[in-house]
Amino acid sequence: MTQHCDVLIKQVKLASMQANGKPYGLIENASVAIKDGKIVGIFTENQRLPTADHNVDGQDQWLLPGFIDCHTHLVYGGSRASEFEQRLLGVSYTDIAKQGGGIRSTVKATRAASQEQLLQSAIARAKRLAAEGVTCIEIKSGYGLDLDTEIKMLKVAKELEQHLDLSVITTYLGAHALPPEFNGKADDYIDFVCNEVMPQIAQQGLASAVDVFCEGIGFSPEQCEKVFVAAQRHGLKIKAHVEQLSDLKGALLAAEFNALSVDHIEYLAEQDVASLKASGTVAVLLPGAFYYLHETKKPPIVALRQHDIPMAVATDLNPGTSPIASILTAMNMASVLFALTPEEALRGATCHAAKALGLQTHKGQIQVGFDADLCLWDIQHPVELVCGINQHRPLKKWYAGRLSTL
Ligand SMILES: O=C(O)CC[C@@H]1NC(=O)NC1=O
Ligand SMILES: [Fe+3]
Repeated sequence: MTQHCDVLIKQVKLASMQANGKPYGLIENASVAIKDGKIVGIFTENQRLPTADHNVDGQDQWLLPGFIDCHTHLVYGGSRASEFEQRLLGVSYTDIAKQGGGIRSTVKATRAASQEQLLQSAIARAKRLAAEGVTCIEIKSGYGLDLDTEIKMLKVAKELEQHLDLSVITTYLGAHALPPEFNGKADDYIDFVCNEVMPQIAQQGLASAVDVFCEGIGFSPEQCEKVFVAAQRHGLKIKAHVEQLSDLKGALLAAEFNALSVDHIEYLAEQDVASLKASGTVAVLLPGAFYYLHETKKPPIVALRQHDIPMAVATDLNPGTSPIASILTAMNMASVLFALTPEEALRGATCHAAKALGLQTHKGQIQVGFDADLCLWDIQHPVELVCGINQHRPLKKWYAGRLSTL
């Protein structure tokens, strides 16, 4: 048992997100000991407390794990505000993409932007997430599509860790859209992704996973399967944007490859949900894109619950379909639009988000041995973090055991 620690946060209510049979993993009248960036002890009343270099009076407030935004595209150049107006005038997202707008528009701007320009705009967006208690962010490439820009994006993403109190997990999303230089040659582009870019990214350690856009305006299941096979060859984990706008059975394919997550899944068929159980795949819900695209088809939440599939919630922060730099808003939308309970929404941005990134052994819970990424909130109950919008900021935030400037 710990005798002395770096930080002791005393007299708090823990929404630990542990699977301890209590709502939110509740542990009352608790104290949490931190040493060398890790949680080394959780004490309840009447237990002897360790001494500490820094004692924090939690004043019986709520302590939660730092939030994890497990799906973002927050490194990008340019703006898509004009498309927002076009869509309001009735032009569909798909039509805009077919006219060369959408992702391709951001590809052009991102290729033209310098690494420093991309870094400064990404810092501003990531700061907004961090201010709401986010301590870990997944960031995808996918707005370069050529070798140099994909590498530029992933380097910018990782460099955020030098500027902010955040862990960044990077994902190679080469199969996001067909670049203009491969017009009409989608299969050749997939070969380029698998044989030219992915080997470089794997060799340079620039990403821990790959992702694909399996969709009519993206890539076919057959093309995505080639990317998954190449990912396995390079020891990269697999994630997939699937069933966002139609049902191409992308989720079934991703589950066959033991994907970490399947993301969007508005059009996932109820009868296909069971396939996610065996593979341990997390369902990542992205209500921001559902909201911005005026989508009406909701993910099969009841079936996901029935099969006990972990549901994560993320912002999908991107310039086109989800320009939302707010994990609290994403959780509110998941509840209001998809009927997730507040506990499901909060688990979706903590322990289930950690699992969607393969980090469930050390992030996303207040648990001995886990990273000391924590937020103290002045709330009467965790529901308050989900029921309103722009109502709360953490009182205190610890990242890797160090008190963080918000
Ligand atoms: O429109 C964009 O810039 C990205 C959209 C984003 N990417 C994807 O595969 N699905 C999405 O909603
Ligand atoms: Fe996305």
